Amino acid sequence: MKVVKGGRIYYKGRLVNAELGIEQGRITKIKKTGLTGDIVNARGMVVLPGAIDIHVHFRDMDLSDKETWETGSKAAAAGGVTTVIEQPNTKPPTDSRKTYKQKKGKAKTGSFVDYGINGAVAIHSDISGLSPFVSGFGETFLAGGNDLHVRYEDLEGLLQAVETTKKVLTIHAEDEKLVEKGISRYKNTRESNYPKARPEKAEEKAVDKVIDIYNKIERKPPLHFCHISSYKTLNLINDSTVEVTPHHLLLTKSDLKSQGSYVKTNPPIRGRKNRAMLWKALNSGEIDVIASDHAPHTQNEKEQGFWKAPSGVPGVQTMLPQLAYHVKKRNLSLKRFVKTLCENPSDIYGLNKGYIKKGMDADLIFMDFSDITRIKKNMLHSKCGWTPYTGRRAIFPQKTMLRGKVIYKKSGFRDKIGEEIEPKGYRKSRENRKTT
Ligand SMILES: NC(=O)N[C@@H](CC(=O)O)C(=O)O
Ligand SMILES: [Zn+2]
Ligand SMILES: [Zn+2]
Repeated sequence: MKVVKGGRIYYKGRLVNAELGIEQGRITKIKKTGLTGDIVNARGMVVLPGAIDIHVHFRDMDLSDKETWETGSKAAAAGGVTTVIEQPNTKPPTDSRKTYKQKKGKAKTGSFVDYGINGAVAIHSDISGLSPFVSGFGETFLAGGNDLHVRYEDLEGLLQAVETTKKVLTIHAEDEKLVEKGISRYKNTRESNYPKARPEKAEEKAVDKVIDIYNKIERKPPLHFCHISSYKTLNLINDSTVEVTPHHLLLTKSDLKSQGSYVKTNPPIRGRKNRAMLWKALNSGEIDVIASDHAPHTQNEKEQGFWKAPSGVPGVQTMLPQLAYHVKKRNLSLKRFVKTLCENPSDIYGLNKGYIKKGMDADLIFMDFSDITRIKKNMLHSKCGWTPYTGRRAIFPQKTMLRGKVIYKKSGFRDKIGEEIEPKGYRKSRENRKTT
């Protein structure tokens, strides 16, 4: 038995002095003291569940100049993320068994962390063929997405097809028509107009439409809204889960001025007041999940000029560490931190992870909250090689453990043991949302 000793463990919503016994990759004992076995030293450290980042784009295959499973999952492990859910807008897209298997081949040999692969929701997707393999369906691109673009007219049928699989369906909610209108109006004007080109209204309208369609159908799959950017949109969502990204919590429109295309992302980063309202919502429990939407693009692509450059920012390595700094600063409770990064993501995908509890996978991060560092480019493992957060304060894990094995220490990476998760079905119960 491995024994995690000397640390303060996050257990049932608070930190306690306790020891963890780990056998066959799972937590089998939790005791105040007295466990014996191979010691994993946690002296002076806070032990938390590893984060489950349910929204990453690890690219690879024909997009391996941007990211690969190896580089993306190293970034994850170094940032305290022990499980990722990878999105289907790759080349080729994950829309059939064949392309799923192709991606799985890359993940199987390349991943340092555990992973799920999501299937594409598009009119041509083989939803029933993908169903036995994928963790969930989406993100569903209501705006953009090229071949994976979905029109409202087709959404009802797709929702019903996904319902039969009993898996969650996730939505990228922006209204295509309003976005097209906005882009044609603002294209090639100054970069700070990007949020106007893809306005809050576009997000609100898409969410409204989706909820309308969803309410009309009888048998409904669990529904999850990706990367909601506007606090006004949050108030429209009651029966589905909501995700917000670190970039919408940490950046504002003024970063568009200073960093230009590097912080161009969809939906866009909004203003200061909106960001403050997102933090308020986070603290009051209206946001279920924080996920990175880790969307790496090369510097060359980002240097093409603002309106030509692709949208997306990397974030899988810097998400948890920056939020940990906000926990230290008391801007966020440890409870909300663990709920949104570990517990709720686990409940949405039905995983044996995200909690420090007997029987759960021993996916743990060891944190020293006094070790504050400033983010530098040379710390990053993503292949894209840049971050919008240079110079910002963060608390990185001292070590990261996956199913009882240390996969990352500050001195470097260990075993590459990432495996595909086996989702056991949605078990998220509705949290009370304010309806103001
Ligand atoms: N967020 C983005 O701006 N881009 C993402 C796709 C997406 O999540 O919409 C990407 O894959 O690059
Ligand atoms: Zn998206
Ligand atoms: Zn995405």
